Amino acid sequence: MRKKIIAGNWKMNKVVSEAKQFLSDVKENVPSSDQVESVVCAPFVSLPALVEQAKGTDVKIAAQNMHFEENGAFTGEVSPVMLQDLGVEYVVLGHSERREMFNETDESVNKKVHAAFSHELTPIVCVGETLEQREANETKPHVEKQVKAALEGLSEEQVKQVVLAYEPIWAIGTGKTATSEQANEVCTHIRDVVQSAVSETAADAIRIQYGGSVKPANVDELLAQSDIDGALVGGASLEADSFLKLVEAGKNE
Ligand SMILES: O=C(CO)COP(=O)(O)O
Repeated sequence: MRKKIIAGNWKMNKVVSEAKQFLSDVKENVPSSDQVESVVCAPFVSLPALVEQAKGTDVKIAAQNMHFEENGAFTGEVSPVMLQDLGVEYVVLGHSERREMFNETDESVNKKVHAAFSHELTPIVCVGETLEQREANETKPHVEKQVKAALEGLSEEQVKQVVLAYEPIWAIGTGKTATSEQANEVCTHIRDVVQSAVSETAADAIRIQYGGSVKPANVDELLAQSDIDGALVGGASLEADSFLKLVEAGKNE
C-alpha cells in the first residue's frame, strides 16, 4: 500500500514571518508521518526557518526548484548541496510554471532529478498538458514523454522513490479541477509508462500525485481513485486550516 503524500506548494507567497506562523499552526496538528506524508514547499528564503521549526515534527520541508550543478558561476541560483546542507528533504522539479516561464526543459528536469538523488533529496517531478494538448488528444503521449525524460538513467531503486505530480496546466489556479476520473485515467497511464519503461515493482511503488485546484471539498474523491497517491496543492495550501484538512484526507484514504 502506497503511503499518500500531500504537498502544499506555496509558490511565490508568504514572507518569512508568515511562513513561521503557518508552521507553528500546523506542526502539532498534522497526522503522524506513518499515516501520511505532509510536505510544505516554500520559497528559498523561508527554508532555513522552516527546517528548524519542523525538526522533530511530522512536517517535511521542500524547495520549489534548484539548479543541477553543485556550485559555480550561476548567479541567482540555489544548488542541491545548499538544500541538503539546510536539511531540506524534498524538491519540486519541472513545475509547469517553471517550464513555461523559466525555460525549464525535460533535459534540465532530468539533470535536476539526478542531482536530487546525489544529495539525498526526494524529487517531486511535475508533468501535465496544456488545454490545447488535451483538446488535440495529446495528453497521454505528452505526459508519457515528460515522465520518460524525467526518469531517464535512474536505477529502479531511485524510480521507486520518485514522486510524480500530474498537474494538467488548464486546471492550475483556474478553479477547474480535472474530474477524478480524468485525473485517474492519466495517473494510470503514467503508472503503465513506468511499468514498461522501468519495471512492475517500480510502477507499484512510485507515488503519483494529482495537482490542479485541489481543495478540501474535492480532495477525498481524488484520493479515492486507484492511481492517485496524493495531491500537490497551490492556493488551498496557503491557509493552515485548509492544509490540515487536506493532510487529514490523505490519512483517511
Ligand atoms: O500548481 C499547483 C500546485 O503545484 C496547483 O495550484 P492550485 O492548487 O492553486 O490550482
